[in-house]
Amino acid sequence: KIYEDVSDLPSLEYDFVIVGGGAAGNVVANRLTENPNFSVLVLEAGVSNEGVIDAIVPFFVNNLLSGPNIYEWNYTTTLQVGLNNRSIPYPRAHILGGCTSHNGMVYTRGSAEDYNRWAAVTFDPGWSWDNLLPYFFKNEKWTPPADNHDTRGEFNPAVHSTHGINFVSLSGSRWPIFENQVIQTTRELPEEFPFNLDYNSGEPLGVGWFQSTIGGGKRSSSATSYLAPKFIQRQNLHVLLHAQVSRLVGPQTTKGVVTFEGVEFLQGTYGSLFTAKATKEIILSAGPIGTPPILMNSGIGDKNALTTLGISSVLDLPSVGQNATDQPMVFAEWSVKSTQTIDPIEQNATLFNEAYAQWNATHTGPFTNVPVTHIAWTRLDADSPIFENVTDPSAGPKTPHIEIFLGTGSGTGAPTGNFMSFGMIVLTPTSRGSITLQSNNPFDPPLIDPGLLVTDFDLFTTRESIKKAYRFVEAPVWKDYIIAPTIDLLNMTTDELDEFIRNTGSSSGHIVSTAAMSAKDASYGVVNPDLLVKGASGLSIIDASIIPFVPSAHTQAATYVVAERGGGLG
Ligand SMILES: Cc1cc2nc3c(=O)[nH]c(=O)nc-3n(C[C@H](O)[C@H](O)[C@H](O)COP(=O)(O)OP(=O)(O)OC[C@H]3O[C@@H](n4cnc5c(N)ncnc54)[C@H](O)[C@@H]3O)c2cc1C
Repeated sequence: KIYEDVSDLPSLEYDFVIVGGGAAGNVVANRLTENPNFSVLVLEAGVSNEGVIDAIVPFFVNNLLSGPNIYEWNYTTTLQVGLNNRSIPYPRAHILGGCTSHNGMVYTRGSAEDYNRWAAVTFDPGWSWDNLLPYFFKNEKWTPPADNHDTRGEFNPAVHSTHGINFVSLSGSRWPIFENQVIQTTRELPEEFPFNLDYNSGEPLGVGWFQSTIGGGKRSSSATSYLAPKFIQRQNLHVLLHAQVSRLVGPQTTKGVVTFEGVEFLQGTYGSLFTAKATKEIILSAGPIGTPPILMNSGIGDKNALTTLGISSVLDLPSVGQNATDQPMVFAEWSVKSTQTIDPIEQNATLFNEAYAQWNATHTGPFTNVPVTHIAWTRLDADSPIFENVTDPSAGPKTPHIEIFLGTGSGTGAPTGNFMSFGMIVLTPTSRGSITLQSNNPFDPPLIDPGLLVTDFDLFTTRESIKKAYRFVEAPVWKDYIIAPTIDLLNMTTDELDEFIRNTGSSSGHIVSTAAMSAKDASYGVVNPDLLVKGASGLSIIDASIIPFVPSAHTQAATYVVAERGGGLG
């Protein structure tokens, strides 16, 4: 059951207390309550996702992200050196489902090598690609696209599952002219941009059809799927909204191992503090921004930094909040001759209302998707000059450094004209940032430093990603399609291009590793491969913060797989 008020909860003591009802938290709650003997409470700071139209209609994806609102934590970053000292908005969802309720719904797993590296650094083969595949399958429910088009040749059924919980599909509305342009490019430039039938096979390199967490024309989030009516009616599953956890309470140290009794949280409009006790385990799933502050406010983190803030140290784990890894993103846009783009719908209220009416009536049409049709995954050249000074940060030769997502329509909301826009992401950044506390008040927002574009490698790779995007449209097929780039990035000097990157670069939202997993006896890291906090008992972290290396992908599938496996490890 989902509760809005703490006074309606049947109890303040459960076997498991999960902090955060986001991508990971709801998966863990679902899996634990498959056992009717376990009672589970999820404490979610945000609001209900029920009826939030901007979190349901895929096409409305940017609405929640484009300004302060109650569905967001409304964070901004610290001044980013790599972004010409800008502080940028840093969206994180404050709604059941967490960032799966507002993200871009892109479904990408990364490379097999990415996960094999996790297994290698943790000495736990359970984190390898082969061993995680069953958990990807537990998560994924492959489903026909909203328009029921013939999907043969657009994906490989052998690497997908129709038996999981979270819907994944190909696009439910078509842009045939643009799609043909892209597919023709893979024929004209097969060396650099070969066609890949399915980039979720573990070998992503190449250009493949766009897959997203959409089912029946609607967003599929961890809230709509893992807390669907058939699950939420379980007697042992309780979710409390508007419940912001401040810290762990009741620390006790026995033979050098720390345990906690429960968690303290603020609930409801009266702003009262309550305690929920966990008899078996406390599971932190507050995400890569939310989890480190809870640890630090509980005395778990760098001892010196906590002491300076007046917080008594309980467990000295200097890696808490460190190693933050985010993937920087830039955009390029071209005006095009084709009128078959999303722009007319965005520019003309009548067309917009028609599309919305179609979605409302049948959950079909252009609003069933984001206007991206394909993704290109590509590597820097092996003899690239950057490798003279930098060791290749990718997990292996079958792992991309760069993603280019290919979309029809203006990315900047141009009032007239037709466009296409590409988004370029550095998948293997070497820059690192941090999540730290600004005070010992747990309700103060943390200091968020994603460390975007700090290193030469990340800047270089962003430049290369732009050059690659321009090489893509040098294929002959684009000659009669493109009118001109909105900003001519190709003919800029390196300095000018760097200025463009630093002035427009942003976060892709893929921050991970702020409470990273490491081998059991490693001198760094926050959790062991079984996701229990080092030096503690009955306390685990299951969310994107434990990911030891960012996968060469968007991060929800990786987070889901962490949660599917983690939910069964306890
Ligand atoms: C703008 C954006 C776009 C993205 N697009 C994509 C995409 O298209 N594809 C993709 O694969 N990935 C995408 N991602 C990334 C993906 O959504 C995240 O990696 C994933 O959701 C992380 O899951 P999580 O469970 O770790 O954290 P979250 O999903 O953030 O969940 C954490 C939950 O904990 C709650 N919480 C936090 N602090 C507290 C507290 N103190 N007390 C109680 N509750 C708390 C939050 O409100 C939230 O509900 C995107 C992310 C962002 C921000």
